[in-house]
Amino acid sequence: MSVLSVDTVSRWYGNVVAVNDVTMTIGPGITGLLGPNGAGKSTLIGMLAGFLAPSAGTVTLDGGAVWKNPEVYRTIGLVPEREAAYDFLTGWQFVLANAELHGLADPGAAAKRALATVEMEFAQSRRVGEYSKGMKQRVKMASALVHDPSVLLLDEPFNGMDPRQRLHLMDLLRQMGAEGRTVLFSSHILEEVEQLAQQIEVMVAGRHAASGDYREIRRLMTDRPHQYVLRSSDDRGLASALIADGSTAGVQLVDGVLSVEAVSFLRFTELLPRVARDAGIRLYEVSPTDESLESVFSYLVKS
Ligand SMILES: Nc1ncnc2c1ncn2[C@@H]1O[C@H](COP(=O)(O)OP(=O)(O)OP(=O)(O)O)[C@@H](O)[C@H]1O
Repeated sequence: MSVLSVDTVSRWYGNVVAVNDVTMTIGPGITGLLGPNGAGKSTLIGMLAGFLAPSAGTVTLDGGAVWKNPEVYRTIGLVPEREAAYDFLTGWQFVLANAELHGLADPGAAAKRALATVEMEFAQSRRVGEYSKGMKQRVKMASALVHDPSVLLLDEPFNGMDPRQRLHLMDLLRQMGAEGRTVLFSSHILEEVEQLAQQIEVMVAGRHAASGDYREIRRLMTDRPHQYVLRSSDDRGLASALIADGSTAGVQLVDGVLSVEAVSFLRFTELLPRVARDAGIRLYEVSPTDESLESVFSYLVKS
């Protein structure tokens, strides 16, 4: 059982604060690290893996520092986001080289086992440069698993995978989690994280914005104020009826466009048809104006 602890960790590059005062604990099972592009996920993963030094704070694995501590590399496997750079090697050579770097007693047997785990034996004699994106992802996974680590860190592992490869990787990660390994993967897609992770950590603009299981994170994301533009048979009448009801905040009719800020998504979806019906008004259009992932995430940061 391995536990990673991130304690008041920050990391900056010159003036850019990539990770800002983050504290979290990552235990056995699958954790999803969710956040939009540029949120600091890769930087955090680099520090968890011992590849990047925190500018402030500490990352520890079962109490031992991760940075400048080669002992912990025996326990951690990292699947980085960038594509494998050793295109001239075959899949077999690439995975074997990693087994040798780890100083394993039988590197050949370890490489064989790791390639079998990701079902890549069929392509192991081909050069990595000739692989599809999904195959590159799998061979990187084999190389991260070659020393049978109890911690597996994966940076955007589903990028570029087709649906079948995606399901296969999900099964593999589930199996690793069920074996009691500590698995953390990053993604900017909520649905992907929901399907797989028992625990979700959300990062936005370098900060740790939320933490919980998928139900909690879903609730935080749907239960925030939503902005809508409405079109109806009587916008003015609808605006008055909504204001009179008092369950919405910020009803505005500007230049003939009716916009409403709903405090609770669920309440608003029940309220609007009722208010319109009672006032004898037909609804033509209800469009959310702020559904981008960034706006959802920035709401989480503010709350
Ligand atoms: N080596 C670097 N030098 C300068 N700035 C960097 C460096 N690496 C990352 N950054 C900056 O730090 C911030 C966080 O980047 P990071 O790659 O960790 O985010 P991310 O959540 O993984 O995003 P993505 O999914 O796009 O990779 C960004 O503003 C990025 O431009």
